[in-house]
Formats: sequence, structure tokens, C-alpha cells
Amino acid sequence: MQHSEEPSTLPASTCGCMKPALETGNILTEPIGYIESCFSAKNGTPRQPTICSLSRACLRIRKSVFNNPEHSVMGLEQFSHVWILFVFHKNGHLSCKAKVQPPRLNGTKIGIFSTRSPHRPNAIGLTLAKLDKVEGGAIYLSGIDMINGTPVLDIKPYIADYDSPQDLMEPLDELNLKEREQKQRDLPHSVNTAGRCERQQGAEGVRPQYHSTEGKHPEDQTAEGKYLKDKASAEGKCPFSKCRSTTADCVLETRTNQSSSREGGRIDLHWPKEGIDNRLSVVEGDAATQENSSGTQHPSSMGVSSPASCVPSWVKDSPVTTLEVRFTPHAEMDLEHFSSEDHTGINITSFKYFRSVKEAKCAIIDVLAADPRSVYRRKHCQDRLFYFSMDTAHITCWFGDGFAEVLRIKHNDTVENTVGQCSLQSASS
Ligand SMILES: C[S@@+](CC[C@H](N)C(=O)[O-])C[C@H]1O[C@@H](n2cnc3c(N)ncnc32)[C@H](O)[C@@H]1O
Repeated sequence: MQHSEEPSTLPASTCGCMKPALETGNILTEPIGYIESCFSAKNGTPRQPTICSLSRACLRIRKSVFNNPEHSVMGLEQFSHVWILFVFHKNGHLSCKAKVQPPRLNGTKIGIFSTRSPHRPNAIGLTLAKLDKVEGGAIYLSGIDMINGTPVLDIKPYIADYDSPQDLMEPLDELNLKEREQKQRDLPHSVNTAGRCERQQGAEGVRPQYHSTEGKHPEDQTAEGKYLKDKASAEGKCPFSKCRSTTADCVLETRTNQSSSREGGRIDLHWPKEGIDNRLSVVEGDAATQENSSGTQHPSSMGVSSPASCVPSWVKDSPVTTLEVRFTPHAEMDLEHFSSEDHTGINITSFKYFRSVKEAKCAIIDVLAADPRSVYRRKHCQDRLFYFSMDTAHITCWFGDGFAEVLRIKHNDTVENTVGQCSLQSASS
């Protein structure tokens, strides 16, 4: 197969220069909307959506994109989660560094495409958010990691059958393999020799197989999934049990190796053994492969079943530990000032996104426990105060060994102005 870096026929304008065009991938993007979120700045914004489930946002589809925004989101309310594709618009400039130092690695460098760093060539972010509600052309989200004003390029529904390898994978135990072989023998020859089937029955024989969902009606896929599940339950076992236990092995192994692998800024990435000692090694500043007796292989190329999905130990067991979060009595008192009673005696809060003081406190704990500081700040500004904003609160804290302490929580008037249009308290309740 020939590899070429660029398509051979590039559209050119009359002056000979390259035109931005769909065919070349040089598209001009037009945001479908801008995120209104409880985070006003990068500082203190969670690094991933899973860190703070109470972080809320709203996205209004722009009328300049669709005359009737509500038409574009018809049906979306039936999904629990959505993928959000967005632009890291507050990066300052486009990044061209091939290696980055993600905070999770506390200073160790790794290839940009192995990370979720915001500093990437096309500054495009991808977040899986919980869909709380769709109202007209407005989409209400939670569990987000985007700052207020983030331009959104696209939304896609999260569909576990397509998006989760565990749901895509069929366990390949003895019985299953035999059934497959029988099915293959029963098929007409033309089908048997066609690409997909041949590839699945490839030289490795017992490799895990991914269902190709391309070109299939969604219901066909569901039926296939159902077949697997029904078949398994009839046999009294979980259809994906093999995949799951293999994934767990992967995690277990990475844990047992974590202490030695962290020394000297070196990270060992372990795949499940299953009789073969396969490992990849990443050495600081230089991703290198370490050969062993069986050679270095990615699990999917091994002649054994590999996990449905696997992540390296440096993601699962980051050297950055979870922090204990404390509030001084003064900060606790500050927080109470965000709550008051209206003239009818009903408790109201002065938050835009959080529904109670308790929720705000939980969100602050989530954000700080994950240590939101940059690597530089962790190493060089240990005794400095750290500030961030969430919703209408401006938070001051400091970090000690293994803990973060909240010192003060004040009203952030500037935030109130920027998020004024979007009161999520009533919208998502
Ligand atoms: C590590 S990135 C991950 C984003 C996304 N989940 C992904 O994987 O592409 C999340 C961080 O990006 C930063 N961020 C969020 N929105 C941004 C924006 N609009 N412009 C620049 N940086 C942003 C925040 O500091 C946040 O902690």
C-alpha cells in the first residue's frame, strides 16, 4: 500500500495557491454555538469531564447556522450523553510541539497525540458530556471541562454500541470460535472470501474481533448485540465477561508495577501478560520501545486475546495523587453567604449553575482534589495562593503536602455578568 502525505490532486486557485477546501481538509469552521459554563477561566477548570459531575453548561445553537435551531436537535433529548467537539480558543496560539508535559505526568514528556492536552495542532477538544435537557435550540449539559465562551463545532450523540470498545467486542472463547468457523463454512464461497470475513479469520486465528458496524442499519447492530447477550445469558454467563476480566488484568498488572516504574521519570507501560511478557517503555523525552524476549507488540497484534480497551499505567496511576480538600471555618462561613431566604421563607442561592451551597462545595472539592495546578506551579509556586472561579464564586486556596485548603470564597461579580443569560438552576431542575 502506498503512503502519501497529501492527496495528489489539490485544488488550486487561479493564482496557483492552495484553496481552503473540504477535499484538502482545510475547512473553515463556523461554531454552531458558544458554551455558557460555570468556569470563566482555564485556571480551576477540570481537566476532564469526569472530574466534576456538577459542572454545568448550556449550548444554544446559533440561528446563523440553522434558522430553526430546535430542528437540528430533534431527537437528541433521547440520549444520555453527547460528544462535544470544540475549539480551545483561549490557547493564545496554535501549538506545534510534538511532545508535551501533561500535568498528570508531573513533568515527563510524551507525544502530543498520546495525550488530551489542549495544546495541539488544530486546537480541537473532545468532551463526553451528560445531556441534562434539551429546550428549544438550547442544550443543557453537565460534567464538562470547557470554559465559558468556548466555540463549539459539533455535537454527536454518544452511542455505546459504536463508541465503547467493550460493546463492540465479541468474546472469543472456544465455543464462539467453533460457531464462527461453522458459520463460515456454511456461507457461500463468495462471501467467505470477501474482505471482512477473511480478515477476521486472519493468520492469528484467535485474535479478538471487532464488529464492523459500517454500512449497517443501527437496528441490525442492536440485533447483533442482542443476539450475543441472549446467547450468553442462555449459557448463564456475561457476554463480555472475557473482555472485562482481561481489562481488569490489564489494570491489575499496571498497578502492581507502578511503584518501580515511576522512579527516575521513566514510565513502563504494561499490557496484560497472558503468558507473554509484553511491555512498551517510554523514557523521558524520548518514546522508546524496549525489546524483550518476545519482541515489543501492541496487544492487538499479539496472538492472544487482548482487552477491549487498555490504557497505559501512567494514565490510570498518575504520579499526581488525589488531594484531601479542607475548608477553613472562614471559608465555610463565606459559602453560607451564597444562600439566603426570600420573603416567603424559601431558600435561594446566588449561584447561576449550582442549585445549593452543598452542590457548590462538592464541585469545589472535586476540582481541588484532582490538583488543578500546572506542573510549573506545583514545582515552583508551592507557597503561593491559588485562585479560581466557579459559577459566581471566586475561590482562594493554598496547597500543602497532599492537601488543598480553601481560605476564602467571595462573590465574583464579573462572572455574574458573563453568565447572566443562562440560569441553569431552573432550566435543568
Ligand atoms: C486537558 S483539556 C481536555 C479537554 C477535552 N476533554 C479533550 O480531551 O479534548 C481540558 C482543559 O482545557 C482547558 N480549556 C477548556 N476550555 C478551553 C478553551 N476554550 N480554550 C483553551 N483552553 C480551554 C482547561 O484548562 C481544561 O482544564
